Amino acid sequence: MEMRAKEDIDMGHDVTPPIPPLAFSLSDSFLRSHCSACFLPLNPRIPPFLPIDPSIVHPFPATSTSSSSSPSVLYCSPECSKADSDRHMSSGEHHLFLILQSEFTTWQGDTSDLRASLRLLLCFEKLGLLPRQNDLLPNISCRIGGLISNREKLIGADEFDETFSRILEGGRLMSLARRWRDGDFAVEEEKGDTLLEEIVLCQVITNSIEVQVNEGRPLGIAVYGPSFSWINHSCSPNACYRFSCHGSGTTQCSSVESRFRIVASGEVTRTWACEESKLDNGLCGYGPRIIVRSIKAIKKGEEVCVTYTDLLQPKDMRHSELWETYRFICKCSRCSVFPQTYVDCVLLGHVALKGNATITFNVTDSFSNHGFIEEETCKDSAHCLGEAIDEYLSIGDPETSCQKLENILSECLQDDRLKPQERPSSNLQPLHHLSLNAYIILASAYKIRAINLLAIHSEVDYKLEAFNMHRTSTAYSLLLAGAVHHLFVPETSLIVPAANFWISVGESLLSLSRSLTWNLTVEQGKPHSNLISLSSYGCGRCSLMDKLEANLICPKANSILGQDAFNEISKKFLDCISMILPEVWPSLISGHNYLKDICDPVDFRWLRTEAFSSEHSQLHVDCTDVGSSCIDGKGCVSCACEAGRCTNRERTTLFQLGSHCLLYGGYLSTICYGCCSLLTSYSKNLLYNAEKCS
Ligand SMILES: C[S@@+](CC[C@H](N)C(=O)[O-])C[C@H]1O[C@@H](n2cnc3c(N)ncnc32)[C@H](O)[C@@H]1O
Repeated sequence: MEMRAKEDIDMGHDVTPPIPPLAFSLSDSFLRSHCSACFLPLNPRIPPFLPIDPSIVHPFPATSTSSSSSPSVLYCSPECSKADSDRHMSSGEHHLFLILQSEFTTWQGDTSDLRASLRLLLCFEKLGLLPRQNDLLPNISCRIGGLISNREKLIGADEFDETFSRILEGGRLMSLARRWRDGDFAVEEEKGDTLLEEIVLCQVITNSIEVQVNEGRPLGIAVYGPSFSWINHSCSPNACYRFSCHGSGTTQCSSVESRFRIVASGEVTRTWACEESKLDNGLCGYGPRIIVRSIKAIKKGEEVCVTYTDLLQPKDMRHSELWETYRFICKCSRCSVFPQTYVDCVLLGHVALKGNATITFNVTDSFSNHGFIEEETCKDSAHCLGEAIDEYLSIGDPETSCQKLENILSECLQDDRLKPQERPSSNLQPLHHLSLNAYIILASAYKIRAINLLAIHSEVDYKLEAFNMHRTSTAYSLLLAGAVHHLFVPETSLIVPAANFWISVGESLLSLSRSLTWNLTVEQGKPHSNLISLSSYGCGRCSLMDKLEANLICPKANSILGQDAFNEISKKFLDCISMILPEVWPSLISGHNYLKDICDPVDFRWLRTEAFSSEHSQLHVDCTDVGSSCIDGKGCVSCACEAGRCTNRERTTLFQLGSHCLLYGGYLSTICYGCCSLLTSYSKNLLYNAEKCS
């Protein structure tokens, strides 16, 4: 099955109303911090509420919840407890917790898929959709509730496979929990088949998605009816989704789409006997609802796809992840093109350096016709960088990790300057997917180091050192946003990470420009500028600021949505920040081994090979046009100093660059998530709080 557009749909439009879940569950690690009914954080000042069931003595009384290490579900309010308790008890979830504490299993790891499966089974039970056990065997690949299970593919033939044993053990535990729920506590003898439980567990593995409330960390998983679950994957998707949670304090956006603009297509199997509308009403009147939104213009009849994986990974990694979880090989437009797309080549580091005067790069035998370096060449450094990233993620020492990562990155950049015949067999381009991961880590590690330093020391020298770390962190955020933007231009489905990274660097730039440490650095005799606000420092170069600001302030101003507006705005944004950057980039990167070799964090044309050069040349202004002149060609507003000379000016320029990034990131986030999403509001708040503070 698949979903197709019922009509022409422009980019940045909801294509479904909010769809309620059939089943959902928090990850184990959030059971004590978040409400299991609305997924919102528990108030630490109010004791949480427990499931209500007078007939069962609960093993975790409210008073001991904070000290107990045993998992259970908790609620933020009596209303949430009332809404969800019955589902918790009658699905067998409560009994599963008891079994997991007993000696009847050695289950390792998270239990959210088991708990969601029990809840999904209950949903099917209540809707009368469950086939009888005897009917299952001859029809093992049947759909229940319209949802594919993929059990045969997931279980495969290898009994030593981890997925195989997890499904078998999961099915057994679910079956046991359901029997305990029914008062049958006999555990020794295996009773009946666990096929039904295995099928439903496979349905959850195949159809569930991670719930990211407020576009933050995944809190748990949810399963939706066919209107969402029939949407297939593409590595160049034309849609994305967001969640809306109804809890106390959550306001519903006024511009909610009320109808489905997508429709099911494909052969509906014989066993699919439930009306879609019946399921889409779901059984949960609460929990995270999902809304699908177009991120590209979609033609009537075109298939609507979302991504099931991280699109900033190269093709092989995406494929192995998709195979691991879903057992299919993606043949979407991005994956099936030969040779691979420019973006996939860049993510693998398979693109020749070009255009830098120090580099003469002939297309030799080691290159394919399209100028890609052979795969082996970047293996060594990639391996080292991968290890350093893993080390940071597991041990997490920011200082050592910064050193290690930067050493590896700068060695690779030095290698790139050599002639091909002089190069060692290692080569990691600045836009390699591992380099992107390294920038994420470096931006965060430098920030943490600055915070740690200020927490321990208050002397001026330490403040200045922390300030410089903040600068470096901002530089890495900028490099990351610029690098992802370079990939986003030819592959617009990367809009979601692009929105996040632009907002993140905007936040960092604004916070840097507002830092009190400027008071320690400002030159003697020059007045200190406090007038950092949008209104005082509007951009003299582009009219974008007003346009994008209007978009953030007035959600209905969707005149700037649509493909043409998007192209124009993206081009103007890049042109304008390319003018601003030369004023601040040198100070952000000063003294850094790796960063000092990156001459421009948003212009990566030097990566391009002949094969791609014409394809992606529209968006950048020519580097040689960008001098070190001021953004608007005038002197500093506050102290009338010479252009580009004083710290006040640098500070103002950082602010201006930050507000451009935030407004553009907010604009992209409006396309992906709508005007009421948290990410959009977040960028708005950052801008206006900055005004208040200044
Ligand atoms: C959430 S379901 C999507 C709807 C599914 N096609 C159906 O008929 O119910 C996920 C499953 O659909 C199939 N699928 C999704 N995207 C695919 C793709 N791009 N190529 C091949 N199979 C895909 C895989 O079997 C996957 O496990």
